[in-house]
Amino acid sequence: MGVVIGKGSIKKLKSFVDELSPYKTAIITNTTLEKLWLGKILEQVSATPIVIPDGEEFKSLETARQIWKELLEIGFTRKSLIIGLGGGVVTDLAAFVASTFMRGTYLGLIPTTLLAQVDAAIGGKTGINFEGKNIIGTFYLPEFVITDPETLKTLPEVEILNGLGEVVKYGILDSGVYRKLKFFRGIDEGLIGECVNVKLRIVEKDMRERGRRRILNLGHTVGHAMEKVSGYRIKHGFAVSIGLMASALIAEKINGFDSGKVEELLDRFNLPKKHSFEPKELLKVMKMDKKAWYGRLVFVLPEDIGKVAVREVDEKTVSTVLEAMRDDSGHN
Ligand SMILES: NC(=O)c1ccc[n+]([C@@H]2O[C@H](COP(=O)([O-])OP(=O)(O)OC[C@H]3O[C@@H](n4cnc5c(N)ncnc54)[C@H](O)[C@@H]3O)[C@@H](O)[C@H]2O)c1
Ligand SMILES: O=C(O)C(=O)C[C@@H](O)[C@H](O)[C@H](O)COP(=O)(O)O
Ligand SMILES: [Zn+2]
Repeated sequence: MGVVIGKGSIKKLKSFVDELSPYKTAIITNTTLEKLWLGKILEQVSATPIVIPDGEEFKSLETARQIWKELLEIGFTRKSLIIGLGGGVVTDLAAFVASTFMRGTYLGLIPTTLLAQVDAAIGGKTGINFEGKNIIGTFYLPEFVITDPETLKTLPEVEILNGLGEVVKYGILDSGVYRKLKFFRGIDEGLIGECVNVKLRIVEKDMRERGRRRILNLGHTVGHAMEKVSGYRIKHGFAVSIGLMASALIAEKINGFDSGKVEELLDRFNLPKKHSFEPKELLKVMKMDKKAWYGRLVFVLPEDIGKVAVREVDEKTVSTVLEAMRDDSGHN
């Protein structure tokens, strides 16, 4: 998987496509990106745009089905190329479609949110939501990922914040990113590249998540449950941010971790730490989590900055922490 990160790198698309020389090319994107960035792509390559509605609720089997049908109609083959242009919703879905259509077409990704640039477009996890978050999916690597920080210029501020939820996750997993965040001077290629490298180093050794890769799920046991319970109204990065706080507080009870280190990072970026969900409902959904062992709750817990462990946690500890984090004053 070739990942290029750099200002103006979107202009390199033509050379990647020429090298693959696909029979046909389709660009999966959404209605927002269609207006903002699709033109830049179509200037370089001849391709069929497939435009889906904007929103997490469209990361679904129904959308995948419609795209599979459209690909058949345009005579797509497995020697054809799907390009996913957008945030994590588009890249997860486009990658899922590419991995399943005729058992796999070529795939290229152009992530356009901070969250997709540091995380979703990297590492080969594809997926759709089905009854729960990312319940159906595959592992499938793209031929190329083009990350152009220029695309973030059109991204609303709230989506930058949303992406910072996953960036803070890397800050807990890796002391290099932690230091960078302590002296944060803005989003740049350096910070994006550092997060990508942390992820690639983990994925390279455990692409199919048999072991170590599970640590990339830090903050997601609670985060994914909140997304599902909210009907996907809470953004992924914000759900992860609250989930990071939950993991830190659980860790404090279990191994004496100083949760203030996580709280301080979240406060620095004004990321959410509280929630207004019913803990019982969250617990029910958490048992469907992919990390769960036979219905028992499993968390990635920090032990220190740069050191985490995957542990089973008893229901009472989780519900006490979730109750303490509750704030029904309106946000979420
Ligand atoms: N596969 C993985 O490893 C992985 C990792 C992390 C997250 N994810 C998934 O990613 C998804 C969240 O991704 P997201 O936060 O990017 O959400 P998103 O894809 O919904 O994008 C957020 C919003 O930003 C808009 N947008 C995107 N790029 C833009 C741009 N350049 N200018 C203006 N608007 C733009 C989108 O249209 C959307 O409204 C979730 O489904 C999550 O599960 C996957
Ligand atoms: O790449 C991974 O591995 C991750 O866990 C990254 C997460 O940020 C991402 O949200 C991922 O999609 C979660 O995967 P899931 O298998 O728990 O659904
Ligand atoms: Zn995530």
